[in-house]
Amino acid sequence: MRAGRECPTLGRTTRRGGGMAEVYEQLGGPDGVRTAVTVFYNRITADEQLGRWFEGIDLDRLKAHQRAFLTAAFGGPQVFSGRSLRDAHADLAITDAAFDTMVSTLLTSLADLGVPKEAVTAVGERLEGARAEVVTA
Ligand code: HEM
Repeated sequence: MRAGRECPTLGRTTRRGGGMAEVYEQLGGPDGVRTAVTVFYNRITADEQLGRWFEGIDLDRLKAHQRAFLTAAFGGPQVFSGRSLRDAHADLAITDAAFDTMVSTLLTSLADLGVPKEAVTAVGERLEGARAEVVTA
């Protein structure tokens, strides 16, 4: 089945592109992923709106967050600390707008780095599934 079509039996559980291995490959393997992380990271830390959440967080924690976010985005295995996404963000008053900025920054970075549109769309849809757990304001 071509990516992007729904399986009549399994529906959305069918791979629609944008899975972990696929995005890794499209970015050009480990080096490409490292470049993508750097581009994304620079854009996030330069964003005025997101500063409110990430200011004062040390670099290691920020990097751990980027890893968790990207792993969720690419559909990889959960590598998080024991906390659920909902618990981890419960006290952070994250707005829909902030969530949108994180997601759209990643999608733009991936598109800029040559990931095909269909896979970028699939990444966006997957992250959308986490909105209700992350947005608390
Ligand atoms: C799908 C989207 C997201 C995922 C998968 C994700 C993942 C995580 C995880 C796993 C933690 C817990 C880290 C730990 O227990 O040490 C965490 C904490 C946190 N998240 Fe997210 N996050 C997402 C979206 C966001 C957004 C949109 C924001 C802000 C606009 C945000 C800001 C934070 C902050 C500030 C922390 C606390 C960091 C710390 O003190 O270590 N997250 N996130």
